[in-house]
Amino acid sequence: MLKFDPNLRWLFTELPMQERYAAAASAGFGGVEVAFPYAQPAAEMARVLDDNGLELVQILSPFDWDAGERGIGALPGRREAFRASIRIALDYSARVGKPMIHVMPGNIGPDLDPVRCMELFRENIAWAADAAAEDGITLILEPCCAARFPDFLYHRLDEGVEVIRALNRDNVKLCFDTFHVQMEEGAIAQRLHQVYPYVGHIQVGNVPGRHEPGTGEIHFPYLFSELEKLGWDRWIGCEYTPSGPTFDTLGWGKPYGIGAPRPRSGFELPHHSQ
Ligand SMILES: O=C(O)[C@@H](O)C(=O)CO
Ligand SMILES: [Mg+2]
Repeated sequence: MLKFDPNLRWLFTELPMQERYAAAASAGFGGVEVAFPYAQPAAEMARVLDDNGLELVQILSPFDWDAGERGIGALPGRREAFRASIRIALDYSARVGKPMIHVMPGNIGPDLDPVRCMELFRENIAWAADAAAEDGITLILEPCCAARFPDFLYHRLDEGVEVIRALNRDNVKLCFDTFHVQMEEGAIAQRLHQVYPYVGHIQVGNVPGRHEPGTGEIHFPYLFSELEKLGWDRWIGCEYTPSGPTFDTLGWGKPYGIGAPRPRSGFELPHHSQ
């Protein structure tokens, strides 16, 4: 059966961060993704995961999102900062069950040469992959659509595949995020088959609105049946903005054991606010 994990930056945001883990577990999820978990000491995170029977599936290597950065992996002059960020991510990952690490390249402003930035990204990822291999950790590359990150180094799957092929490291994989693929390329099922050997993670979000399966133009029952036929047995991240309170929007997950927990006496569903 396909297995799904919510990204806690997107789902269960009605609740304070610390309550989202239990909410995810109560909805039947066995894993979660947390973009930047670093404020929480790794030992404490490991305990929260353990208490809730959850696996941490993916994290990002750190950078200053709030300052507008979208990674630093391809930015000239940031090599030492990049290496430091990878060391932090690897150390954290190793202590919380070795989630995959998504390494983002960054925005390539008009003053930067995109070709040189791509070369630099490859060099940096090669270094990071070798460091990650020592701990048995996988790095994830995710081309993101121009609608979300207009200046991002790469937007299309093939650009990610090219990096992965050039590096030829077993622990560098592609994230196939349905939202980005639909926005940028379309023909999702065909694209999935074409790049499948390189895919290490899948994320789902619909178009338009980046909401849950069942809301938009992507027909997820078909895509999920294709994944089943392919034998996909890794995680599928839920990275969408629920179109209503999170628990009320999990209907799509019923065939996979996901949904709002049945209220028991003495158990109250968390209060949701939009
Ligand atoms: O698709 C996305 O936006 C993410 O997977 C991400 O990690 C960067 O926001
Ligand atoms: Mg994504």
